[in-house]
Amino acid sequence: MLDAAPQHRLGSAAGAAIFPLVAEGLVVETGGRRLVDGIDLRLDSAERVVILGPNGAGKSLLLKLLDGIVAPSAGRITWNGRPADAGVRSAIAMVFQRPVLLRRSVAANLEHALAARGIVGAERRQRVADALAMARLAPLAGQPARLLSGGEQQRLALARALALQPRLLFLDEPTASLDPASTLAVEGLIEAARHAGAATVLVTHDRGQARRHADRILFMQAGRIVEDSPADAFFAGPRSAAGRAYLEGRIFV
Ligand SMILES: Nc1ncnc2c1ncn2[C@@H]1O[C@H](COP(=O)(O)OP(=O)(O)OP(=O)(O)O)[C@@H](O)[C@H]1O
Repeated sequence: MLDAAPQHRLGSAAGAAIFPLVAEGLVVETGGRRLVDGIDLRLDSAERVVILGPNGAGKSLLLKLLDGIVAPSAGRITWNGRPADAGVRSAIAMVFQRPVLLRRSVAANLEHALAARGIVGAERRQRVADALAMARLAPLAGQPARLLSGGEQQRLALARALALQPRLLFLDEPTASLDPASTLAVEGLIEAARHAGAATVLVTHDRGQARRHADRILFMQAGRIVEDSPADAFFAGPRSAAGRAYLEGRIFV
């Protein structure tokens, strides 16, 4: 059971259409190593994608490429047929395993992120109030963010991403260091993003979480997507030997 977060007025970004996201021939090469080795991918609106794969497979790097934090050595990414621009950047958000928060109050972290996107005044106050309520952080609004527990910090990171009303939310192991209750709280916020119309791309090693949050599984191995399957089909029996080994907890060589 997911701990469903209250919905409030969470909406999804207006503005430019960003889907389909199309990646072609993505490569990341450094020091003679191919960390991402020729990835083609198409993502449509409201998809629920989970990326699985062993440590070092390139899952985080793929998210960072799609989010624009890392530039590919080769290949290209287009959003509804055009390269990433300000409209695209304002429609996507990323949440990391370790929350990256400002050394300011909880509320100031939300206010700053919204101001950076040009959202000010009454609209900003409303979104901050909604985000605090949704993440159940309103009583901690004035606290320094660095004093929050790990679970609270991750709820704040999610609330900050949701306040931006993204159409596409990237999540890189957002619950990797959280206890079960905090994990469910974060999953509730992911669910809230989806109810608001966001597509999600989630990297996780938690198979239960993958089942709860995927319609589609991308299974990565050695910088490649070796399997791209409907979630039900993947969990019923991966097509790839590497996927089978991963699900069975075996080491694939
Ligand atoms: N900025 C970088 N410079 C050099 N190598 C990097 C960089 N970022 C990642 N790598 C390497 O690329 C490979 C893939 O890393 P990545 O973090 O994408 O793996 P992952 O699948 O997310 O693994 P995990 O499940 O352990 O988080 C690893 O071998 C890693 O050491």
